[in-house]
Amino acid sequence: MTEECKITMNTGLRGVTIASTRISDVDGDAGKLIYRGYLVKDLAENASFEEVAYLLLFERMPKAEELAAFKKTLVGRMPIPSEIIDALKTRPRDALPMDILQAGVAMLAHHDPDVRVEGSRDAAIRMGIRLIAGLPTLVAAWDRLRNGRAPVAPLPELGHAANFLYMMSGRIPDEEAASFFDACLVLHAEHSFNASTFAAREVASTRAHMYAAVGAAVGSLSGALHGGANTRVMQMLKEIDTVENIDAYIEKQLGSGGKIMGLGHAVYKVDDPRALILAPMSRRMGERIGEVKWYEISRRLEEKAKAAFKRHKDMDIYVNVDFYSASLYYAMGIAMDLFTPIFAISRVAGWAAHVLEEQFAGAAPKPMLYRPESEYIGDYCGPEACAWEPIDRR
Ligand SMILES: CC(=O)SCCNC(=O)CCNC(=O)[C@H](O)C(C)(C)COP(=O)(O)OP(=O)(O)OC[C@H]1O[C@@H](n2cnc3c(N)ncnc32)[C@H](O)[C@@H]1OP(=O)(O)O
Ligand SMILES: O=C([O-])CC(=O)C(=O)O
Repeated sequence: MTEECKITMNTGLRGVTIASTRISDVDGDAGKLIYRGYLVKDLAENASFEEVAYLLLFERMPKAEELAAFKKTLVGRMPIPSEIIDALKTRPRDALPMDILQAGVAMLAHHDPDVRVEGSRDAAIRMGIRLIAGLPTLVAAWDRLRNGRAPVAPLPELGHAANFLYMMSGRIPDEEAASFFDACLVLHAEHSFNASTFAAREVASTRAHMYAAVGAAVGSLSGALHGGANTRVMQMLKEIDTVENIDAYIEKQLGSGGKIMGLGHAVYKVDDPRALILAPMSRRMGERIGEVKWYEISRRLEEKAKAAFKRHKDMDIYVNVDFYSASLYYAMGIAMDLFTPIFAISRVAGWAAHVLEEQFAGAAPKPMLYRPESEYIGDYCGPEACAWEPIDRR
């Protein structure tokens, strides 16, 4: 290998601005997140997930009658075709829920005539709405089926968040649990050009349909460094198990080049504003079930890990959205491997908004197919190409 053939770059596209967007802004230095001009903190305190999904899709806050109609549409689209339920019944019970979800997204496309309508914003919006409505049903149905229980149909009188909890557990959640879960959905709905949204936009840039883009995004979100971190945070808390084990865990991870899940972020250089909202919710949920242990371990781990990073690496580290959502969902009685699918049932609203922007409202003169360059560093990267060798002479 010649000198020129060494890997010289692996940028992860950090700090590269690749498109304009009107959907959201992440100010990593100030710890500020806005969706279409609104602070996420205000939205989490005041808006329902349906209101935020409307804002993301239709680019403005709904009026009362628009919101009522949108909620009715969403709940009306929640039931998924019985053929998909039948297909889920044939899947191995230990299949990863994110894989089930990705397959489920593709199956929803099989039943949607809009996939054949090219170049229509209205058709894309209808597909987005079907996905926002259908994903919670897929996740809840899968959880019940793998546990040998029949899926539960949504109730028209419940909101989106409450309906998901109901379809999963078969019990109508109390007001506080429903409102906490609603706030979680609001907090996870959108985050500019994160990995999964970028995946969705890249697929959308080829003019593939909404389901193709969202399927790719689900795959991207599943990874441990992205949405998959929330499940791993809970696994880590379980491994730590008691406050007394925290120091040893941190030393083990940092000493071996391992990660402490739920810490660090590609953009935030301060605590993630969403984590600051999720932490007290985690404590409150823990108190409600008489098990604050997981919140307490998280809090002490945050404190101690921040100090250890300073000591070991002379750097500051911060909590991200996945750090406290883990103990919160756990206190809500949600299975650990559903944490990432729950992220997806919220983020699908952001993905859909980005697909719409990519295909129909590109800030560039016209939407451009994503096609970055790479630097070829293969073994024969010199001026001469390899001489062809027939197979029997290699
Ligand atoms: C919804 C979301 O996607 S939020 C992110 C969820 N992911 C996680 O929580 C996984 C744990 N965190 C991480 O792996 C990283 O912080 C990422 C991938 C999220 C961001 O990564 P980067 O932008 O590459 O991190 P950054 O450049 O700030 O890392 C600097 C150093 O800190 C280290 N570091 C960053 N986060 C962590 C962590 N959680 N645990 C241990 N070390 C870490 C990196 O390994 C790197 O060390 P090095 O310079 O010795 O190689
Ligand atoms: O923005 C990112 O890189 C990851 C993130 O926090 C998110 O997707 O919510």
